[in-house]
Amino acid sequence: MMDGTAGVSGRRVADESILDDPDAVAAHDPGGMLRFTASAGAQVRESAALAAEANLALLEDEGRPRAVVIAGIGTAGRTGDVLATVAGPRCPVPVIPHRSAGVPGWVGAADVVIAVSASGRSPEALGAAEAAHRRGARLVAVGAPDSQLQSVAERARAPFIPVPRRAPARASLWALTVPVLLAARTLGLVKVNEADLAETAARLDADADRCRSAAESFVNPAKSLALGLAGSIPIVWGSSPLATVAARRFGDTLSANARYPVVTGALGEAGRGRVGLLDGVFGGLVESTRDIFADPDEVEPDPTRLRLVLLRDGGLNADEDTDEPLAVEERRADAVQTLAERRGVRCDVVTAEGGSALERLASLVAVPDFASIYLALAHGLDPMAVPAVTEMKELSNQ
Ligand SMILES: O=P(O)(O)OC[C@H]1O[C@@H](O)[C@@H](O)[C@@H](O)[C@@H]1O
Repeated sequence: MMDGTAGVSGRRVADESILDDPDAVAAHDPGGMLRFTASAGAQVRESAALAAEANLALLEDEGRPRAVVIAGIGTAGRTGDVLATVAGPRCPVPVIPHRSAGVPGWVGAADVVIAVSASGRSPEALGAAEAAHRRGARLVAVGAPDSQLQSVAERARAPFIPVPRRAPARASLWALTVPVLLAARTLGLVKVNEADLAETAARLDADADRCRSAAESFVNPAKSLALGLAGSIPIVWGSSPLATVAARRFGDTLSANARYPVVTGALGEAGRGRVGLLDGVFGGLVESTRDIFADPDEVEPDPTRLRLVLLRDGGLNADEDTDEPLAVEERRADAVQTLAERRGVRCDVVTAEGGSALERLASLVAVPDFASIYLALAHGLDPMAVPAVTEMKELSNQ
């Protein structure tokens, strides 16, 4: 272990042995991020039940909205991206994730605002809920019971789905996402049915089992993904809009849990720009940066390299669900794997499985979620406590 500035401590070089030592894992994860992450399937089931108890039928009365705005920040904001991608390009109304306080200027009585906040007190979600009420838009709120957000929803006589707050927001993605999807289903925007929810929950359970801390690195896909990424700069690209949501999610968890810098995005977009990273000093130029006149006895530290994680979505019903034909996405994913190989950049591939969009998304999120935690643990970092986020809040008075 080493101490950095301002009391930050950890190991600069990842220590693989921590991951296969249950006592060391428990010691580095005192808050239980692994346990919370393993509850993803249970979160789906519990949130579906909570949404069923809420009076979502209130939303139906005025029929199909002009637009739906999902307001929230951080993980709560990601739920809007999930809804947009599960609704797909054929969704009859615009689905707009909104991450700043308030709502866009055009929002009015014809629209629906879904305000999401795990704590029930982010200024972004609260501001949006209040603005929606003022402007006469239909409102749904999702967040901690007995929170400020619940009060705003009650004042607006809007449905509120109380999501118990047991873990940090980023370990509650599924608990927050399911109510958003079910509110959108009530509005006729997505076709998520009970079987989709049950299969998604079952897949999250199965992946949590494969990624459990008692499963050793050589059989544990999350531990091996984490160890592959250790010491690298990860680039995470998604082959489809759905896979891109999962890629951005991996960016959230790699940054927050493991504190790794990471580049994320859509492969289609990256192919026209960021793929150039593979040519750079962390990519194809890695070896050439070695000084040929250097003393051969002096051991140079291993250079930092890029490591590509490709999230591939060979969607079963891709022709209906995505913007581009599956064949184009597949060709592009094959191409970037070839390119990475040519530049000497290692590439991990996670391939989506499952019948529904939601289950496919779950299959691309689960293993990376665990990998971000194992990467933190291998560096001796507590994946739960993020001093910089806390200090940032204090410094900016939020
Ligand atoms: O979901 P709420 O509570 O509004 O928090 C929104 C975001 O706040 C930030 O400070 C972080 O803690 C994020 O992990 C979280 O997603």
